[in-house]
Amino acid sequence: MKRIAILGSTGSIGTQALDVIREHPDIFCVELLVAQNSWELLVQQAIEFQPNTVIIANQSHYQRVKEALANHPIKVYTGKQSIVESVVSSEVDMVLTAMVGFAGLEPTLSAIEAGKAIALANKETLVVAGELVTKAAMQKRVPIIPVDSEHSAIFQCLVGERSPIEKIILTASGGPFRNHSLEQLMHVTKTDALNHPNWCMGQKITIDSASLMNKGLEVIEAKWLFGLNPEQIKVVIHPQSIVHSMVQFIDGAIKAQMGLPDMKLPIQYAFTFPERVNSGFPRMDFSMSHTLTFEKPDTNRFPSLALALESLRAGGNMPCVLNAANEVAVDAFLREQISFMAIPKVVEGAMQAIPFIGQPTFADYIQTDSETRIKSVELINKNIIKWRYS
Ligand SMILES: NC(=O)C1=CN([C@@H]2O[C@H](COP(=O)(O)OP(=O)(O)OC[C@H]3O[C@@H](n4cnc5c(N)ncnc54)[C@H](OP(=O)(O)O)[C@@H]3O)[C@@H](O)[C@H]2O)C=CC1
Ligand SMILES: CC(=O)[C@@H](O)[C@H](O)COP(=O)(O)O
Ligand SMILES: [Mn+2]
Repeated sequence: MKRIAILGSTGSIGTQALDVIREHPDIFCVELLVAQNSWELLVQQAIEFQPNTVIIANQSHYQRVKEALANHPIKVYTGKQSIVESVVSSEVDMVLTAMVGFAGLEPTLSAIEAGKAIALANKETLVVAGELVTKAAMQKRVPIIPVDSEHSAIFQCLVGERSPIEKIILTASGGPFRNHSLEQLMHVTKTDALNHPNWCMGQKITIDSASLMNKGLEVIEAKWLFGLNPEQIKVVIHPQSIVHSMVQFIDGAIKAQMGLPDMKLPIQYAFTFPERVNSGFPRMDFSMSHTLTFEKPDTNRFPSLALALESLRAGGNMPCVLNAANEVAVDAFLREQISFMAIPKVVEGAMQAIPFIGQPTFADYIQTDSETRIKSVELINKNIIKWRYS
């Protein structure tokens, strides 16, 4: 029985992970559930899966969760520190990091330090501190199994291969604005941006997909997961999201992992690796006619992708700056403060303003993240007339 901790159990990845566990009660059980605000759903999940512990990170919901679970043998905690402390429990075999954003970094590091296998959905962890996290995982001999669909695809293509690879090809759907002109992009709304053509995901990643920042973050994530140079990572637009990514080997052969867009497969694979188990997930039917197309990304219309690649080339704390500024900007866009095309402006401004650190420590990342957030808010306030949402 694999005992799983789910950080972010009430979100898109978290709820799909529980769907996977529900289908396989003979091989998985839930040890820990963590959420931020959705306390009623957390309580419902706790009653169904009977974990050892639940954590509601937002303290203002703690009493309600505690009372609702009073008749169950479940420990209830609150606050950020309790997440960091609970993932190290001897009862936990694997930690699924499905919180969104920078908040995922500290618990992931804590789980690695405690020798827990990681199923990694929270890409921001590797974007911010890829070197630190992968070094810690190597020292502790902890596997980091990717959940992100592209990285799971690459991981699946690499199983059984021993020779070096030439490059990887990350596919991007292109998002809802793939064919928009720059002029049209200036006027898109929050509702337009949240309308992803192929995937149903949390709000933050959906906005990142629309700006292609998601693909930029995934390039950085891939660098650290697979130990690649930036030149070995290519991005191609593939609007159907059927080819989840590809690997090209040194002899020129290309392997792809394919399937209908459904995150339950990469989640389940991360849980069962190196085995595969049965699933009822929808199957691709090749007897039906399908058209698979590929095209080049356009960084003029989607500058966030170029900024992410620039931060990767700069290294040090620059991807951390990129990530924090993007989190602030996406949040401002979702609150309808700034326009869609102002998101990369905030990120670019922060990357120019925050001092570069070549070899950041964990404390430097914390400092960079908080300085960047302050700077990004300042930039938004200063340019609010120019950047406002209309
Ligand atoms: N959704 C997808 O298909 C994919 C997602 N990912 C990555 O997985 C991660 C999660 O994405 P997704 O599921 O879409 O996001 P959601 O917004 O749907 O869910 C986020 C989850 O994290 C919880 N959470 C947020 N902040 C905190 C915090 N500070 N402390 C504790 N819990 C917190 C939320 O709790 P609550 O809801 O209770 O507030 C929720 O359970 C992201 O990093 C994303 O990039 C990667 C590939 C695909
Ligand atoms: C499902 C998943 O892994 C997402 O990260 C997905 O890739 C988003 O789609 P885009 O290709 O549009 O960024
Ligand atoms: Mn992805």
